[in-house]
Amino acid sequence: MKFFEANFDGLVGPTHNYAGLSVGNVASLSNAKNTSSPRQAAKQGLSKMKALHDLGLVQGVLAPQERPDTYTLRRLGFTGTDTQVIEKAAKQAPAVFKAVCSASSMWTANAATISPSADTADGKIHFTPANLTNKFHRSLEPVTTGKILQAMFRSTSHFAHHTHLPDNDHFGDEGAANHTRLCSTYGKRGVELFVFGRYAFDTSQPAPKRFPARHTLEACEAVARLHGLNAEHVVYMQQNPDVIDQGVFHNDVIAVGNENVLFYHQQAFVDTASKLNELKRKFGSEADLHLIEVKDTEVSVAEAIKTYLFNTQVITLSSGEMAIIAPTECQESAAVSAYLAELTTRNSPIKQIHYYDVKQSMRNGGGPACLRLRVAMSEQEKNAVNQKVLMSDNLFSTLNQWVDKHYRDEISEADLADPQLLLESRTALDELTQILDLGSVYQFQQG
Ligand SMILES: NCCC[C@H](NC(=O)CCC(=O)O)C(=O)O
Repeated sequence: MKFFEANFDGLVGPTHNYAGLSVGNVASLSNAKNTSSPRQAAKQGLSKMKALHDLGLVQGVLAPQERPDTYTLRRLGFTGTDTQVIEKAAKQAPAVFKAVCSASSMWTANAATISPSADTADGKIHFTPANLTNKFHRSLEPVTTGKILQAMFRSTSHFAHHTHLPDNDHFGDEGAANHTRLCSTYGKRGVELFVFGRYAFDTSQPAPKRFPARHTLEACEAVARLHGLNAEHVVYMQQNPDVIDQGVFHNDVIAVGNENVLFYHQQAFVDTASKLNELKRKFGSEADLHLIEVKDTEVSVAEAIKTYLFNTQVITLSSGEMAIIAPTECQESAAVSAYLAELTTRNSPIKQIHYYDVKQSMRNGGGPACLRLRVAMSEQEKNAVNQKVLMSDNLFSTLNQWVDKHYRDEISEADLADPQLLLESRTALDELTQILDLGSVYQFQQG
């Protein structure tokens, strides 16, 4: 049977804006208050999805969430009509209001952790939405994420959905951004590499001092248990606290893997040598494991954060060669573009580099890899997916027209409090649920 890896990219929502909500994420803070373009952001994302589809990959779309989140504002004591709730919150609690307007569900690498059927005890693909407890604006995502994932992966004979972990920092879970699956080929059992930032229950262990470690070891262990993974095929690695303190808020800012390739920076992890030995042992000898370590002298951590060299997608093409999908920021850096060009000449499967412009997302700290959720699957499992969410020439043009019809060209901070924006978003999302055949996944559709 044919197995492959599908990417499900977040469709950027109609309220995409720069609110400086993510302490520890350099781009988010430095672009706070800049004007955004939701229309351009959504179109940049769609172009990347279409490009991967055209490269022969299976590409899907993950719907955005309803914002401003008036339901959360009501839970926080704002009353009246939706317009009154928005006006009161924007005036009385502007920081809270900005948080409930974020389109952050676009970064679907944080939507969930997925284990493919080859790795799980019951032979199903397992999904656990990430609780994203560390940032208030992101903690509003998991319930709707779960509903959207269930509307995309409906078949109970192929897919198993779990509830997100308890909403507490002890179980802080940022999803697939801190999870990499290494395997000889997609259909074979792989090694699932979980990366965490700190130990929740043992404060004597190393932890960052300046910026938060969003993801805990205990969260990783819980997801591995839920998914029925075999301990002999799981590795837990701690992120280097010093790089978190420099702005590496997720592991996918400093490492990325695909099949038998792990591409990472020298400073990415704690206890690197012994942990990579464990990884090699658990990976086995069915294929060569390529551990591509980028040295400080080749690309500094600061340059990696600026260009998102590691927030690239490493994909396998039908020829068997691998390609790196990189943001144009990598192309614009002399050091990084030279590194990548040289990388394709080495003895590794990576032979092509493709650059795409996702600047609207990059300004909030989200590169190509943040925008996608990976699901390794078989042809049979793909046939069980809601087919309406899969990218095609048709869906690409339908969604571009949908964006043109509903999205604003620009949004500034003041625009977020315009009650009209909520109506525009609901109208757009209502139409989208029909395009993608999702059913009533949004609260406003519950009547
Ligand atoms: N994987 C990339 C996630 C980026 C995301 N940025 C944000 O939420 C910034 C939103 C803002 O500042 O408006 C985050 O930090 O979790």
